[in-house]
Amino acid sequence: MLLNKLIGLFSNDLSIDLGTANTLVIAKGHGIIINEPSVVAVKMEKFGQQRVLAVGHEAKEMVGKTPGNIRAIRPMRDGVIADFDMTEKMIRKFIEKAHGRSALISPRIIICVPYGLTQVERKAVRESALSAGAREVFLIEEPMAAAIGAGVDIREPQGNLVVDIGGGTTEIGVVSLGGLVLSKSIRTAGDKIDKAIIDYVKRKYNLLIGDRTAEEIKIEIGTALPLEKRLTKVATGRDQVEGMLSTIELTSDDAYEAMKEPLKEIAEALRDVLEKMPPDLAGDIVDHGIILTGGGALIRQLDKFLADIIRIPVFVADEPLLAVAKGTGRALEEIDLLQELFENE
Ligand SMILES: Nc1ncnc2c1ncn2[C@@H]1O[C@H](COP(=O)(O)OP(=O)(O)OP(=O)(O)O)[C@@H](O)[C@H]1O
Repeated sequence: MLLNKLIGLFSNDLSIDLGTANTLVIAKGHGIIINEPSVVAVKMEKFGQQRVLAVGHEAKEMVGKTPGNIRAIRPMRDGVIADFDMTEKMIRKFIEKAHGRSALISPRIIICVPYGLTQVERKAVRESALSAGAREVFLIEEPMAAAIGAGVDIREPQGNLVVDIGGGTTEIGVVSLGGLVLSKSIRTAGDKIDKAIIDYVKRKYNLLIGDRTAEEIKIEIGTALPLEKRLTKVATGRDQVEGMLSTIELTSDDAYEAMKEPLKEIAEALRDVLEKMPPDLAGDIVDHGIILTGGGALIRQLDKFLADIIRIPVFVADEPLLAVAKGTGRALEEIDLLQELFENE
């Protein structure tokens, strides 16, 4: 223990929130040092080789705009690792960026992974961090990190229900006494909402819009309930009938219609978890309410929409996009105390 502490003084321990949409890296004592999209841009070379050109912001800028031999890849999709090789390369690049060559001793790294990852995927994540120079790697699951980040004392004998709506997955977790008592992960989250917007605009206006435009519509005018003061946004796409570029004005009523189905799926998953709740913890949840984290928590009126359905108060965490990263960061500060919570074979 003492030796560990001594070593800790000389190494830059890191924690990584490996999200399907965004990756955040926290350095012990320095807070968030990287907050970038989980995107890798690769160049196709001879003999099918792929060379990584950029990761993060720089790579996301290339999405949908890349020439034939450059591809922008989101290696983690729907809360699973869609491309092992690229996920490894992305983790390596982010660690190199964060760690540099400054520290005397290689870091311990806590990585927060989606709850639904298989053992094989977990192993791949762990090994990429080890091969990028980690001394030791610990994995923590998203609902647990989200709860810590939302300010929950996970070691208390009291149930807390956290709903983390990210890019690829919505993870619902009931946390008590340092463990996940109950959890559910569904692949309905930000990406699927974007897709529902694309489908709606295609169906109603015969206009084909891209992923980025759909995400902007969701963020700028998206809502879970009709708004009193309507919002509008101009969107450009390709007219499906004439094949020409065309522009339309969408309203928040359009966004509400488009997003209705996926949001209903999230509410149903939540209801499912509540139905399975051990009775002793149910009282805690009714008393304390439900906490929303993740980027999806920022959808207008989502707290009210969910509270109306489940009849329990729903709260949005402070800075919901940062909750998981803050949770992994806090775990990093207390790494010696919380080690038993982490997976470290
Ligand atoms: N203001 C906003 N309103 C609605 N959605 C938003 C807003 N800001 C970000 N998002 C969405 O939140 C999602 C990203 O959230 P977050 O960073 O929590 O996910 P992640 O942790 O990378 O993904 P996952 O939890 O699936 O691994 C994206 O789909 C993004 O479009």
